[in-house]
Amino acid sequence: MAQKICIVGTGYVGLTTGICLAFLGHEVTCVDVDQAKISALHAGDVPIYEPHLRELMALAAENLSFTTSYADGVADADVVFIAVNTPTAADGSPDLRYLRAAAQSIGETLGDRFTVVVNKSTVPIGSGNWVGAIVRDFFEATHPGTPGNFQLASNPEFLREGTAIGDTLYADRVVVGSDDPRALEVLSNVYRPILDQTFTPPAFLPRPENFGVVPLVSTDLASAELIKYAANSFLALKISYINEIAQLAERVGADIAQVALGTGLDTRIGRRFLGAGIGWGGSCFGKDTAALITTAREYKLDMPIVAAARETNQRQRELVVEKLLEELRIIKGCTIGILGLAFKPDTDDLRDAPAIDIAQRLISRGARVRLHDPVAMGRLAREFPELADCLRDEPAEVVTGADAVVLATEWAQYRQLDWKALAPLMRSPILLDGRHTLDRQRLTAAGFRYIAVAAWNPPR
Ligand SMILES: NC(=O)c1ccc[n+]([C@@H]2O[C@H](COP(=O)([O-])OP(=O)(O)OC[C@H]3O[C@@H](n4cnc5c(N)ncnc54)[C@H](O)[C@@H]3O)[C@@H](O)[C@H]2O)c1
Ligand SMILES: O=c1ccn([C@@H]2O[C@H](COP(=O)(O)OP(=O)(O)O[C@H]3O[C@H](CO)[C@@H](O)[C@H](O)[C@H]3O)[C@@H](O)[C@H]2O)c(=O)[nH]1
Repeated sequence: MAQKICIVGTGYVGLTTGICLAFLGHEVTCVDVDQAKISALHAGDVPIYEPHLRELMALAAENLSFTTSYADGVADADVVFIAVNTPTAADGSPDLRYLRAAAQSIGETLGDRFTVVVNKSTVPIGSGNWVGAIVRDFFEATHPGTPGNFQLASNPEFLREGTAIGDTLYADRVVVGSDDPRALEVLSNVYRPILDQTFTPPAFLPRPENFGVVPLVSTDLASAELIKYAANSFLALKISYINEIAQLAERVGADIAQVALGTGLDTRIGRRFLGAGIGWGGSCFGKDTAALITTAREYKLDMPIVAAARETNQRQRELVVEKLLEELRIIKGCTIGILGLAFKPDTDDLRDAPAIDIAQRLISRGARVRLHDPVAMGRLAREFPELADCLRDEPAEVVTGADAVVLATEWAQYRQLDWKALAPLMRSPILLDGRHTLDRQRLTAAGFRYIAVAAWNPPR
């Protein structure tokens, strides 16, 4: 049954969720404090780069509205999803100021009907209670003598940027947590079309073959909150694990791709997230592993495995500089090109992007850096103005005259470049593949000295 839904925060998560739920037939109002974003959405523009999101928004248009007014979205909603940003504060804990502001505004604007207020943002364990208390305080302050008719729930989000719609419609699982059975019931109804796969898939994103129903994990608040951190930390440490093994593979002359394949084919381990290279970036793994460690500390627990995964990940970035030093001997004054700036392909998100970190490390050692990305250059110029002069419109401009090129993000278009034509343009044709994405033989035949990060490379 269609429900009235309000989504607070129209970023990567909120916008995708809002559009997908509207596509499934719910009546969705998306609220954001950023007037520019809401104006863009009114004009039919999607302010982030996420494949197919604009097309799905057009399909869902009749069920979808955008506003900066909480009252318009919250007052008669069955469910209010909070999807605001929860970045890392200086001490590693999540900065909850946006969550607090959202909870206050929701408390001030809730109506009389029963509403489930849902933390979809990734929030520390206990945030359900904390948000509930803020909503209640602000509801009571604005509605003296009236008890609030709402319950808190947690519904952690597992979508990946770049595949956000598929991850939502064809999810591995849906997790909902609440200490109130009615709230759990409402949420399972919201997700019913996904759980039972009763919707007609959009033409551009067909249902994967043999895709069955989606499991629902319906649990208590604290468990749902911990599931999110446990899942992200596990994925992060899986990548760091293979990167650690890759270091040994490099020393003993083993092929890390084969090692990952032979290891991952064990169904207990799984092949995914065993891609060695310059390691993970993005808005989630770094932030969520840090948050798990700070939460554990509050309970006098260490998380040595998670902490080690973070250290290994940092080391992968420095490895790029070390490899370049090995090849070039002197980096000062050299021109280094970096292809791919977003933290992964098919997104424009630059949060904790390894490419930016590597560029900054190289600049601090006196290198000149040139940068290219198929979609993230506009965002880079806005968010990192100090690097704007390094941007080049075409990969060929990055390569021409360079002493080495680093492939930092495995955009499909880089695989398709005419590498044979590019090699002669370089001062020295050294290609450092940070994602093990190009074919060594092909690149060598094209005239490159091909080196993969976190892999054994034949000597010169
Ligand atoms: N990005 C991902 O892939 C992903 C996946 C799963 C979970 N998460 C979690 O989801 C949450 C949101 O992440 P995101 O990447 O979508 O963030 P984002 O920065 O892209 O979007 C957050 C949005 O919230 C808005 N906002 C901030 N304060 C507000 C307020 N008081 N009222 C209304 N709107 C407000 C901002 O203007 C922004 O548009 C975070 O907790 C994140 O950890 C993110
Ligand atoms: O084998 C791999 C897989 C990924 N990565 C890197 O890991 C980072 C994260 O990739 P991915 O997980 O695909 O993207 P995110 O959008 O950050 O998604 C993660 O973080 C989200 C936010 O919490 C969760 O919702 C998702 O489930 C979780 O996968 C990227 O830099 C990738 O290049 C590797 O280095 N090797």
